[in-house]
Amino acid sequence: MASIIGFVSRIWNLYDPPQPAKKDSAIRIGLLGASNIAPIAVIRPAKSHPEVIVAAIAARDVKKAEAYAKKHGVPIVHKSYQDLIDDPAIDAIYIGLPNGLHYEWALKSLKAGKHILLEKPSVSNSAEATSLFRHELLNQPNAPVLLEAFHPLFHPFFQLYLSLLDPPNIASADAVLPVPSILFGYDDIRFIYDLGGGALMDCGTYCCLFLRQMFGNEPLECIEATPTLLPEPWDQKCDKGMQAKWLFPNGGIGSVDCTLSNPMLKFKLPWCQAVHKEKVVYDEELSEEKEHVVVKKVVAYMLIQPAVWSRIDIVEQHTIRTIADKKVLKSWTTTEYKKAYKREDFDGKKLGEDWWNTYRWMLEEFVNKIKGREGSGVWMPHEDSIYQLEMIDSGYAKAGLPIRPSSHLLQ
Ligand SMILES: NC(=O)C1=CN([C@@H]2O[C@H](COP(=O)(O)OP(=O)(O)OC[C@H]3O[C@@H](n4cnc5c(N)ncnc54)[C@H](OP(=O)(O)O)[C@@H]3O)[C@@H](O)[C@H]2O)C=CC1
Ligand SMILES: O=C1OC[C@@H](O)[C@H](O)[C@H]1O
Repeated sequence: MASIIGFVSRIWNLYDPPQPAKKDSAIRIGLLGASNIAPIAVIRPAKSHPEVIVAAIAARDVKKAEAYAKKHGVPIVHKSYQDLIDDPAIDAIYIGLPNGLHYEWALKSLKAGKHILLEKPSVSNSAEATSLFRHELLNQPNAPVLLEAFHPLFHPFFQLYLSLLDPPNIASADAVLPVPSILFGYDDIRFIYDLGGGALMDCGTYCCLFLRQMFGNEPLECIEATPTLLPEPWDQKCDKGMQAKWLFPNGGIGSVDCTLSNPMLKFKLPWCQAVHKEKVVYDEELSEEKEHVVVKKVVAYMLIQPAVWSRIDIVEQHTIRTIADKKVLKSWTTTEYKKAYKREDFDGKKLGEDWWNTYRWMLEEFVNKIKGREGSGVWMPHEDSIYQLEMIDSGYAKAGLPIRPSSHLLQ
């Protein structure tokens, strides 16, 4: 009963969040593009944050920007992206543009001294990522805050999941992200190569992040990559799905299975799992010629959007066997379930609310960083954003597809 009440109350608050008064010191965010994602990722989360005001928007078509501003209660409409960036009343820019435009507008925002919340994947390839995230302007005193918007990272569920893993002893890990085909037509930005499209770029980037975080390390190489392409005559450089494997330094294999075309009738939840290497455990009841071994598997359902419902299963496969010939004498499985909707469920810290979703947690930390506060300690460092694109580039190279093209500003 308590879990049903919690479920309903989380949904209720997510869609109609409490709206505290804004502080005078609130950060004023400007939106680049009248994007589909901004209402979910920024506009609604900002409502419950006393230190964030979504103050302005610019779209390529000013009429579209005006209609969007009216619908979402954004007070200022600028005539162009550059006008918004140049507005001295704006502190931070949210870049919810197609991936292929992220580098250009992040660079321009950085040069204008604005803080930046940059949608994932941060840019189109590792050359752009290196150029942006190691930019000299980021090393100045009081440099702007630049954050790749990897929202799942900031939710306590993700932190709990990581705390249950033993990274050096992971033998294999899987990250599976099936996006229903009904969401995006083949004319969507996600399928346009010149705009940094592709499944590995889009939903695959989360899978890469999950594997990197699970192993706590960078992959050595991509060892297999099989793309599923769009049907002809659509762009044959864009993957609508990708299955790929990477070798990690501990010898473990990380697998990605992502698609933007999951058939509606084959609905699947996003999930991740880490399977640990076999471990011999002390068992006082065993004679010298026998051993007790355990293989621990930790599965997370809904790592990407855990706020409404999510669950971690800790499955331990126990085996009693002979040491000499590994003959199995007895085996059994135990399963334990865990959840974390509040930070308190993870480490006892009284931070946030149980109905905060990943975007709200991320906004909290973005503001904390700008204000110079310690916050929860969760962050996406600049070097991580570079590693992300290196992993994605290696996947495309192995798949025999071209790396996504660089901005005209880098060529
Ligand atoms: N964090 C998350 O959960 C999610 C993140 N994303 C990321 O956010 C970004 C935007 O995604 P989404 O909101 O779905 O995208 P949209 O299709 O809504 O496009 C975003 C904006 O990009 C501009 N745009 C669209 N098409 C083109 C084009 N052909 N050429 C140039 N500009 C174009 C438009 O700006 P204008 O309004 O000025 O015309 C549009 O408003 C992507 O990087 C995506 O990966 C997306 C979904 C979820
Ligand atoms: O959260 C997401 O799920 C669907 C994707 O296509 C989208 O871009 C991504 O960010």
